[in-house]
Amino acid sequence: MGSNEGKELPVIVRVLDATASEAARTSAVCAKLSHACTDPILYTESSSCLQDLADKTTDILIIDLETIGGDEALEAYAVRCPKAVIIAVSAKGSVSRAVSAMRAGAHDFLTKPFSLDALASKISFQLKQRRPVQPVAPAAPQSVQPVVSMPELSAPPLRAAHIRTESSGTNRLVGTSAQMRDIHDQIGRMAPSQAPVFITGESGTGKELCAAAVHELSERRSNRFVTLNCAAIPRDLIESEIFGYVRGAFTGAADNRAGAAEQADGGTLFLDEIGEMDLLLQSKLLRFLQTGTFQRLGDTHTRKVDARIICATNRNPVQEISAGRFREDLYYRLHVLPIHMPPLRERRDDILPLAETFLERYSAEERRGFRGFDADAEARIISYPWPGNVRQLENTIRQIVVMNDGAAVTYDMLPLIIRDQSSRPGTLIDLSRERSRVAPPSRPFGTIEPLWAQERRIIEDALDAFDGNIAMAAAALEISPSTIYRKRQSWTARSM
Ligand SMILES: Nc1ncnc2c1ncn2[C@@H]1O[C@H](COP(=O)(O)OP(=O)(O)OP(=O)(O)O)[C@@H](O)[C@H]1O
Repeated sequence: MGSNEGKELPVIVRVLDATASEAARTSAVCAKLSHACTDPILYTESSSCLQDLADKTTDILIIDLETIGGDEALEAYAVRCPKAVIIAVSAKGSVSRAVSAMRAGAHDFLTKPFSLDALASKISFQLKQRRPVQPVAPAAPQSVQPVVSMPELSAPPLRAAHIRTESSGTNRLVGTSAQMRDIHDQIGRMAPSQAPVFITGESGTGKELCAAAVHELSERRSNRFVTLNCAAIPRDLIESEIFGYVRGAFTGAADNRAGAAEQADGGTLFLDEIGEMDLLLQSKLLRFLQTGTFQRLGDTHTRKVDARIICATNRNPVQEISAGRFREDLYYRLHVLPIHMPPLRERRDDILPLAETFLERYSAEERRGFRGFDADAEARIISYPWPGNVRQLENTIRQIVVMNDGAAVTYDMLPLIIRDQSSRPGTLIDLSRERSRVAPPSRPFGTIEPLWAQERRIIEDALDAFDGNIAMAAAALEISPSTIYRKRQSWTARSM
């Protein structure tokens, strides 16, 4: 159901199950979906499935946990198809198994044997969640086109797993605070220019939305806005994701493929979390910015594209330069038109309009009757510090809407973390720090928990505290969600 310039594309379904007859039976679910499907692709072993997930578009992945060696292994599949609906199936169903499969990236879980109707209804529900919501009314001047919380499905054929293109909508940034009015003004002035835009700000402040707004208001809007999240892609794949590759460039490069730079020709290339890019690739990017030319990996042919670059980071770029992690010459090349997205706590006037926007959006989506907040809830929402910024506010309102119903959101409906100052995220993290501080001052070498394991424990504690919600956990830890994804990938790699 991916909408490609208004057209509905058939969904692409992949099924991985070591038992061929099971895979075939499962794939019959396509006949029960209200979306048109392409012929489902069946796999009986993991490696070819993993390869295709990395290289090709996937809308729905139905995956047997026994075939991949358990729920822990699921994450390696989920990171390769971040936009797909993933349904985990297993003959060994239990609540804890379902929970851990969903933490590892599944959207839903079914115990074998399951009925195709049950599977179809789970898939349809997830597809519905991802359907772009149409604007309700051309209401207030700053009114926004509702944002799809999950990316759209079914990419154009050339799109890589980590690359997202969008072509719809106008400026969707809600906010009438003085700071946001200033940002709207800056966006309006910067949009017509061809110069690079450099967006800074804490995680969840709306940097990606801001980049999209620059594109939407530019003459490039009829071409693609291509997002590449440098933190979500394994480092050794970033170059091929940006510049593409030719057949045979590396093991598994079965076809020629255009990278994000080529896909953004005539449009905008948004490099999110550019601070995560390694130094070697930074020098290649610099060359690309200086000349507009590049070569696909393994190619001798030089290509030229015209893509406007917008990049974003939640790190302090000047500190990154001093620490030797960011090339100064690249910084000056990119840092032409800077925009800083202030944290939500510094623009409190935006909190209520944002909360109301999300309440309206999610009430419509979840078919609830909420029309506003009562006085106590409103006061708490406005006074809460929102360390995870707009993303945390959005997730909180969504959670409230899913878990409750009524005409008004009341104080009691607010999650404990918001209601109770003493259980603020900072306190949570401090507690885990306290735990490590009470360790005896000198312990024999080998009894010290390695840093990565401590980090893992802290991150997993935070995930537990937020029922596995990565965005909320990241907000509480004051790191970006992609850092959590990356760390989890590295733990999986350690255990392989
Ligand atoms: N001003 C805004 N109006 C409406 N929605 C917003 C606004 N700012 C952020 N959001 C929503 O909050 C969420 C996070 O926004 P976005 O991804 O743009 O933040 P970010 O700064 O790029 O985060 P990160 O650094 O973690 O990538 C998104 O769902 C986005 O739609």
